[in-house]
Amino acid sequence: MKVKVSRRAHFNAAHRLFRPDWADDKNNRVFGKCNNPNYHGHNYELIVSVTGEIDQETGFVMDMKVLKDLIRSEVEDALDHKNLNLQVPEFRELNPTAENIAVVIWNKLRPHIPEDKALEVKLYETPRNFVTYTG
Ligand SMILES: Nc1nc2c(c(=O)[nH]1)N=C([C@H](O)[C@H](O)COP(=O)(O)OP(=O)(O)OP(=O)(O)O)CN2
Ligand SMILES: [Zn+2]
Repeated sequence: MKVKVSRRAHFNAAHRLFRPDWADDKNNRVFGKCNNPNYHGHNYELIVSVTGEIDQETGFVMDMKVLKDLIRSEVEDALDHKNLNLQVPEFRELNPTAENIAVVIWNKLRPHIPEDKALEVKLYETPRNFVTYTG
């Protein structure tokens, strides 16, 4: 019997969606206002879910306190109040779209989650735009 446990977190970050190898008019056409050269910000909402068997001794799939601390150290400390393009090494050559941010977060967390558990990252970039990555 598998159960999914989830922890919600949030971070604020600035970004700019563009490709340096494209001309300005192409970046503007494809990325629109998200290509603002002075950047813009989002209040990202993150839901991290871990699915697995319930441990019969503890009753936990995974200790939520452990998951909370992991999200803080791996995600919030790395991304909160940062300019993703300028300050986060993973986005030096990777466009910080919601899709790419979700994959980066999943890759940061995966090594710390027990191998027999599944990991899902759901990232809301705005209250209406969200992406999901499961590896
Ligand atoms: N596939 C993707 N498309 C877009 C992404 C993305 O990361 N992946 N990002 C953006 C913008 O950065 C931003 O997320 C969208 O802003 P906006 O259009 O203002 O979104 P809202 O939900 O706030 O729009 P409303 O008009 O208020 O509904 C664009 N596309
Ligand atoms: Zn944006």
